[in-house]
Amino acid sequence: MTLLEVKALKKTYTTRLGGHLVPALTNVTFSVEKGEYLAIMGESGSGKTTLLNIVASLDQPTGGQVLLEGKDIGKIRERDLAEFRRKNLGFVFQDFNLLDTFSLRDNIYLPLVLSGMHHEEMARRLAPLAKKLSIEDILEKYPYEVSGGQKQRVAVARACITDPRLLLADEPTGALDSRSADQLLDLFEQINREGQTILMVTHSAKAASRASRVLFIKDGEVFHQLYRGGRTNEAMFTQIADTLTALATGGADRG
Ligand SMILES: Nc1ncnc2c1ncn2[C@@H]1O[C@H](COP(=O)(O)OP(=O)(O)OP(=O)(O)O)[C@@H](O)[C@H]1O
Repeated sequence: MTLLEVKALKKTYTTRLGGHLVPALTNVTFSVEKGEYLAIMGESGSGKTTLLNIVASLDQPTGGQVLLEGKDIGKIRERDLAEFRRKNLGFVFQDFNLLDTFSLRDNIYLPLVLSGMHHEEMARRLAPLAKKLSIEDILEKYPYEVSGGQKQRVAVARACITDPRLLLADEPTGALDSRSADQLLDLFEQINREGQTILMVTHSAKAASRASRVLFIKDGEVFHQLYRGGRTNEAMFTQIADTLTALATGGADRG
């Protein structure tokens, strides 16, 4: 079943001074099946964050459509957008985006509090998640008291506790040391195996090599797609590295 459809997406920014036009996305089309783990790669400035922000309904495209389970998110009324995001999307960012004045437990509860959920139900949801993410013992701490890896696992808990249709991650391993990054990628793989659909933007070939498909963006368009098929992570890594080289040098077959 198709979960997400991105159709002929276009985004042109108008700079503040002088009305200069910056094309960020020219024509991006792809879809994501339910249960897929899709990584999006591309050089700096290729439009990855722009794409993620539009899929997240945080920004409006200049043209084209984004459909989640067939629903055009561009048609959602402004005042309903926050609730739409809370119900359907989970977010994991490079810099964690945790609130420093809240305990880790309260950070995780935040989207549920905003939905008006009872405390018992929140606790019922958190227990298995905290166990899986190995954060049971730190829930009373504050963000500044724990490591980057722990902060990111808390951010994953906050993203997953609402049981989102789609988990969106923007460079989730970007601020982590390699051991914490590996742990996070193991977790993403596990939650994907359990059925969570993931869309991850990353610069890291290692991170992308865990995905079931990698989409490469260049000049605001989909340049190439790589399907895992039966490949190991190592074989996938090599393919990704080769494609990135081709991207940078302008070679390789498109498709
Ligand atoms: N608010 C904005 N106003 C004007 N131009 C913008 C704005 N945001 C992004 N751009 C431009 O749009 C293009 C795509 O930017 P975007 O941040 O989506 O790329 P990216 O692939 O995520 O880059 P990176 O990997 O460096 O984060 C770039 O040329 C960027 O300078």
